[in-house]
Amino acid sequence: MYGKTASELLTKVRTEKPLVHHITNYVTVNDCANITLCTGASPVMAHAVEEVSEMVSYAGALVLNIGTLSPGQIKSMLVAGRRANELEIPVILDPVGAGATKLRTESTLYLLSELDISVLKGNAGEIGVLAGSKGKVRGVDSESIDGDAADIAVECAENFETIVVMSGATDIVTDGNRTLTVENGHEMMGKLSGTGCMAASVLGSFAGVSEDYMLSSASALAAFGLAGEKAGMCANGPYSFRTALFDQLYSLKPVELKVDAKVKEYNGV
Ligand SMILES: Nc1ncnc2c1ncn2[C@@H]1O[C@H](COP(=O)(O)OP(=O)(O)O)[C@@H](O)[C@H]1O
Ligand SMILES: Cc1ncsc1CCOP(=O)(O)O
Ligand SMILES: [Mg+2]
Repeated sequence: MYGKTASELLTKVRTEKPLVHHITNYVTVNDCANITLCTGASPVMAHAVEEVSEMVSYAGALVLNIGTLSPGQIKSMLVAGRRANELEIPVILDPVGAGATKLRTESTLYLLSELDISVLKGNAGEIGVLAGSKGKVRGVDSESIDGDAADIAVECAENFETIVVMSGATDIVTDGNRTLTVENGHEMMGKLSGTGCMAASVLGSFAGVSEDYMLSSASALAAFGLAGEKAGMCANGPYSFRTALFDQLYSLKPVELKVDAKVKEYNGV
């Protein structure tokens, strides 16, 4: 069932080519633009406060990523997010490094309080922090969580009344009531900077063609993870893996998701 949905949504992304407006960091911005293209959508990176409201109005999804945030960029995120909410355009928030500094944690909480966030996507440590001091980060990397991953993700979803994606070896997708797991992926994805940011771009591409952000998120993660599995079979290290990841997502056939998407309902055991 989930494979069929993922296959259908990937076909929709390739057909509709939604514009995915990113306000993001300067470390992975180019990777995010290109992974969006390889998914089949169309990226635009625009952060000037004078244009974001106009730009987001043409988008199918807005991706906010605080990886190299500044007060000015947070203002732009607020303006773009408010316009996206008015137009019912989905907003994906990647709270990169939440918990590492007061600025990052407070900026994330501010955006969550001011905007209707459709999907909050972070690594385990970031989501643990946002669930209420149940996680630790080191810079932008997840260090540890204090408890069951799914329980923490559910708690975070309940706290903020949004869909939460907790990324990792197994991705967890939950709205606080229903929880899905996605087991597609390759360990090399955890050893490359930018895979979390790129996951948010793929989440935005799929959210741009669906109104069910639980299913669009699980489908996006399955597609990205399956590309990672295929890249892992032909890479010699992190940087050749990165190139292969783009190529494999670009070449991914929707029918492959029908067969190989590893999405399951999670019922706590
Ligand atoms: N050990 C792993 N095995 C499979 N997939 C992984 C692994 N680690 C990370 N991933 C995948 O890589 C992407 C980034 O996840 P993660 O490393 O948790 O985020 P971040 O880069 O923000 O810390 C996600 O799509 C996730 O599914
Ligand atoms: C290293 C770094 N520093 C600020 S943003 C960034 C990239 C983070 O990318 P990801 O969250 O995908 O690992
Ligand atoms: Mg990240």
